[in-house]
Amino acid sequence: MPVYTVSNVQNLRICVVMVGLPARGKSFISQKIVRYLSWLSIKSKCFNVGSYRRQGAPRPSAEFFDASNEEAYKIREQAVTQAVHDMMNWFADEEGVVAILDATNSTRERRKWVLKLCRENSIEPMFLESWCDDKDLILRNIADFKTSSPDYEGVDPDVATADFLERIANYEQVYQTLDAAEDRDLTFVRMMNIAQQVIINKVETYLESRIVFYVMNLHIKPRYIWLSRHGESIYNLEKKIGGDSSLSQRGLQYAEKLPEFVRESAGDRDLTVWTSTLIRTQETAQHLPYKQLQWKALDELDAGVCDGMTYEEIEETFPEDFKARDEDKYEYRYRGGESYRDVVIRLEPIIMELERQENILIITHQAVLRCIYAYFMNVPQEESPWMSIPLHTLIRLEPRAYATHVTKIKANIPAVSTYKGRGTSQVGENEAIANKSLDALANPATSD
Ligand SMILES: O=P(O)(O)OC[C@H]1O[C@@](CO)(OP(=O)(O)O)[C@@H](O)[C@@H]1O
Repeated sequence: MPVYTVSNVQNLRICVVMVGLPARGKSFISQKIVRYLSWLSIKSKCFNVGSYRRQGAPRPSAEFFDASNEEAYKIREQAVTQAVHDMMNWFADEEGVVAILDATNSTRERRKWVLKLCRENSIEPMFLESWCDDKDLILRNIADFKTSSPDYEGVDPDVATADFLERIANYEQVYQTLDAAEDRDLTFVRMMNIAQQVIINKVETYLESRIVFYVMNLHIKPRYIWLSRHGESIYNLEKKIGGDSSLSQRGLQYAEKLPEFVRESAGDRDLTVWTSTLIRTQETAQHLPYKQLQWKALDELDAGVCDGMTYEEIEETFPEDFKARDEDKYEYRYRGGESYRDVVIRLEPIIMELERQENILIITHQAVLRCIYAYFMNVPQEESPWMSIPLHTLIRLEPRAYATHVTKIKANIPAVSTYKGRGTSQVGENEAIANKSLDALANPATSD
């Protein structure tokens, strides 16, 4: 049975056309949108014109971006033409739903050209301008850019900054901002200094408004997100899934150690603790000296009729279901319960709120943590339900402009393994392999 999502119900295809001077966080916003939509199973892709341009001019200096440099102008035009061409093919051949055209698109003439191509191909263009006059913000973006962009690889940082400022000045000469009067017929969003002030014009579809709402919740203040499963539970010891049992002795030890453990990682930062409504997460959080909130949406994946059984019992009682789950764990929905896809959908408000917040510690469950981790680390859907998230381990995420940094800290308190690999009903088997893949995913190169 096809799974209906917002996108295929409306049969809508959107091109988000970024607009903004260099160092205004366009790539950051583009990549966040792609990651968010992909996590929600909405097929999306970013077309970054800079990487096309680098194929024709690998290491250009600031003069390259001077509008009167005809030779360079040609290369830049070729780059955007190729990017748009590939984007149209992607819509047509791969059933793409949301494409992001990540470029400065700084003149009205260029935007008109993109608009025309979109209209000819029945694609809805939505212009998204990131406008910024906050000097600190711009300087922070420049610092990020020069350390992460291939344009400045190996270049002295001061030389890179001076060159980049000159590049911006070149763009400023021709830049035309989106204008409520002149551009009133376009669908557009104009964000000023991230989301300090936002102008929304003619945003009409549900999917467009979801994208707008998401970007309005983004911030780039430094912060951490800590993730932990509850301490080892009685059910974990008995190899049973689901339920609402208390912690084991070792689980209680983890709960006692957690305040010190968190303090070592968080210092004296104030943070808020989010737990599920289940006893095992509440008991784990009981000694933490921070504000605590319970979220029903953080409850463990509902195993329906299998709740309270061991994997061996499930294999015996529902052999076909057991096999079906191994074959497609993301889509498999327990009889009377949930699938991983269902969990992702109910976690969406949690992700939205997490984007708004600063320092948060989430104490929740194996399946839920896999879904949250997958969002931050861009883990492909089919892999995420097979990740190993061990008990008694604190994961610290540090979202940065172009990567999420991960630190895993193990508490020195033993716990059973609850990891069930493919093709077995025995917990603990193949966990080492899954652990390795989690470490590989923690490599920033695979995240945004
Ligand atoms: O999707 P799988 O790999 O079965 O993992 C989810 C299972 O993890 C468990 C432990 O086995 O979570 P929890 O840590 O909250 O107890 C089960 O309750 C839950 O059904």
